[in-house]
Amino acid sequence: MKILKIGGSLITEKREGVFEVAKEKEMERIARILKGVRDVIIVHGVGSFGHPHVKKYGISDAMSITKVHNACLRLNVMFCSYLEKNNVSVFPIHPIEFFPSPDLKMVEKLLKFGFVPVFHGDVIMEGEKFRVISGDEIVRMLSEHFKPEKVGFASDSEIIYKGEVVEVVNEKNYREILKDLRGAVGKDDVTGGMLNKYQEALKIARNCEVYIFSLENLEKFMKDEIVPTKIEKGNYKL
Ligand SMILES: Nc1ncnc2c1ncn2[C@@H]1O[C@H](COP(=O)(O)OP(=O)(O)OP(=O)(O)O)[C@@H](O)[C@H]1O
Ligand SMILES: C=C(C)CCOP(=O)(O)O
Repeated sequence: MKILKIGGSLITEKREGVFEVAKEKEMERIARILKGVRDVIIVHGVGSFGHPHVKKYGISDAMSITKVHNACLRLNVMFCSYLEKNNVSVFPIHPIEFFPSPDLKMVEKLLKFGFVPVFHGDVIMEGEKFRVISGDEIVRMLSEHFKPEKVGFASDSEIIYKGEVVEVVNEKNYREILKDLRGAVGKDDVTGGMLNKYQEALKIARNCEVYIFSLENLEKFMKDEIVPTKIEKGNYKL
């Protein structure tokens, strides 16, 4: 099976100061590529349906958490509707309810039943406090349990190093790329942009191949073709 993260930069207008603008044409395009898919877990980012809310309201009281979480839900409903229209048996799983006592056996059963579980970036309760959880972190946690054949992060960019698209990351070059990476540029972002994605991807790549790519390569990734940026399986130390 595969785990696929659809970045918030793809399905929303993720620009500084922009609240809740969805990119419905892209959602439709993604859903058409994923038509009828099974044996996959989808996780989506929230882009302008979460990051600007956290920046504006914080997450230190109940009302602010409600605002952030409900914005994530609005995007989830929209994205899942496009998937449903394209014959994907979506089963939305909301991290605010699922964590911190995740029932992964239930997710296994859902997959066996033919559902496609759909997680998303959210706020979750941890101890006495709430914190933001990124879709990228959820992908890493799920990968540890489900041991997928491969993991893909679709976003608005491959990994760029010194102005060039990185084709392959391996044990030789991963450290120099890591030094060069930044968070999200020109966007409201509270989860670390490409830098955090790359760190999570390297952890996952200790067990399987990982790909970070733009929308143009989603179809190829789903057909098991090699697309840039490929992160080879390796013993990455962070
Ligand atoms: N070296 C780099 N290569 C590619 N992107 C980079 C690099 N350094 C920083 N970035 C930034 O990281 C962004 C991608 O991270 P971002 O968190 O926005 O993706 P996403 O997963 O689609 O969003 P979300 O977290 O909402 O799901 C790029 O648009 C770019 O601004
Ligand atoms: C900002 C919130 C609430 C979640 C962030 O998830 P991401 O868009 O996957 O980074």
